[in-house]
Order: sequence, then structure tokens, then C-alpha cells
Amino acid sequence: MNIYTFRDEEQFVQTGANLITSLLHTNPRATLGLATGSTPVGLYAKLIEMHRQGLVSFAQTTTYNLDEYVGLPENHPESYRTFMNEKFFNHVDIQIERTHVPNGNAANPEEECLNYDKMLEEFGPVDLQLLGIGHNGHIGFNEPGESLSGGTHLVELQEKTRNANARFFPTLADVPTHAITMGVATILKARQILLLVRGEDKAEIVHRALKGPITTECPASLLQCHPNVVVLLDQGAGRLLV
Ligand SMILES: N[C@@H]1[C@@H](O)[C@H](O)[C@@H](COP(=O)(O)O)O[C@@H]1O
Repeated sequence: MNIYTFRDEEQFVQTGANLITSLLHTNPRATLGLATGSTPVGLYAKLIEMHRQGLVSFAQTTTYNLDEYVGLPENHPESYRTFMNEKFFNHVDIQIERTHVPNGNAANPEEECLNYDKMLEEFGPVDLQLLGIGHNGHIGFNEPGESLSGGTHLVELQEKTRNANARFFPTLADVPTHAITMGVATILKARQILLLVRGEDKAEIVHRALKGPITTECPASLLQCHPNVVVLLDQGAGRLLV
């Protein structure tokens, strides 16, 4: 695991963007696993900027997002499909039909999970999986617990997660209670993982995930089992790692 801590926000974002763009320079058809949340927003903005400068093309790239809320219409302002379109896809030359986000509105969510996995089996594994981390150590929406699911599955969101995401909704009651998420096994199949974490409030969970025991009680700790993980931290998030 290669862990880098940055004082400078610009460098933090640029390093992440360089990793993705150099992958696409080597293999323009590379597949990317993408993430939502506030952390990758700066990275997407940097990739858009680099695209506008002619430094990278996404024309042949295929993407698979980690997760989606259940029950929000696809065009809901807080659906992860809307997030991805607005923060990234609409501003680059990616072919929208090559972008995949689980359908949180599927009539049969279990079937949607199976189909998402089938697609990942057929076209995966992804070359690079971008990840953030929740305060409770979740990756995607894989919440801590006695056990974890391997494949894409339906999950009930923990109160801590709903509270953390309430800032994006009018009230806590509006935050969906369930989501569809890729499972940890699917995430760990990625050829390379890029974990981005910002903020003092994540310092403790970063320490637990990267230096603590490998346990389902901290899903991100399973990243320690992966042979090719790059972790980019700002100073706040890396505070306890020295
Ligand atoms: N499902 C997403 C995760 O993929 C994300 O990593 C996490 C952290 O989000 P943030 O970057 O806003 O702290 O929250 C959400 O719940």
C-alpha cells in the first residue's frame, strides 16, 4: 500500500488526476470504477480541466459506479446518477451509454444487483477503482458488521451514514434508508485501487482502516489485503499516521 499525505490541496487532486490520466494514456479503453461523496469532487473537476486542455480523453473509457440510493428517481438531484452526470460525465467526451450506475429504482433490486455483477464479471475487473471512506469505515455502501457481502447487494444504511449524508437532503427523513452497492469482493477485484480521504474528521477511521486489524467491523481495512492500493490523504486525514 502506498500512502501519500499532502499539505497542498492542489497537489492532492493533481496526483489523483495524474494517476487516472496516465492509465488512460497507456490504455484509452481502461475501465474505471467511480465513487461519489464530496471527496472526489475536486478530482473530477481536475479531470474536466485536463480534458478541456486536451490532456486526456474519455471517449473509449467505460465506467462502473460503486453504488446508488434505492428509491430516488434517476433524475433526483441527489441520486448518484445525477451527481456523476453533473460533476463529471456531462463535461467530458465520455459516451454516456458506457457509464454505469446501479439502478436504484429497479422494480426488482435483487435482480438489478445480480445483473450489475454479471456485467462486471463479463467486462471487468475494473482497471482502477476510485474510493472514498465513510466515518464508520464503509467503502461504497458496505457498512460495518459481523459479515460483509461479496457481490453487489441491497443494503440498509446505518444511522451514522444517513446522518452524514443528511447535509445533501432537506431533512434527515428524506435520506434514503437503503442503497445498492458493489460488494467488497467486487471492489477488491479491481487491478488498482485509489483511495482518497480528506479532513481531520476522517483521521481516526483512516488510522483504523490502514493500520488497524483487518475486520468486517471496518470494511475499508480489507483494502490491506489488496496488492495495489494508492492512498492519497490531506494533512488532516493523515494526522494519526505518523
Ligand atoms: N457511498 C458514499 C461513499 O462512496 C463515500 O466514500 C462516502 C464518503 O463521503 P464523503 O467523501 O462525502 O465524506 O459517503 C457515501 O456514503
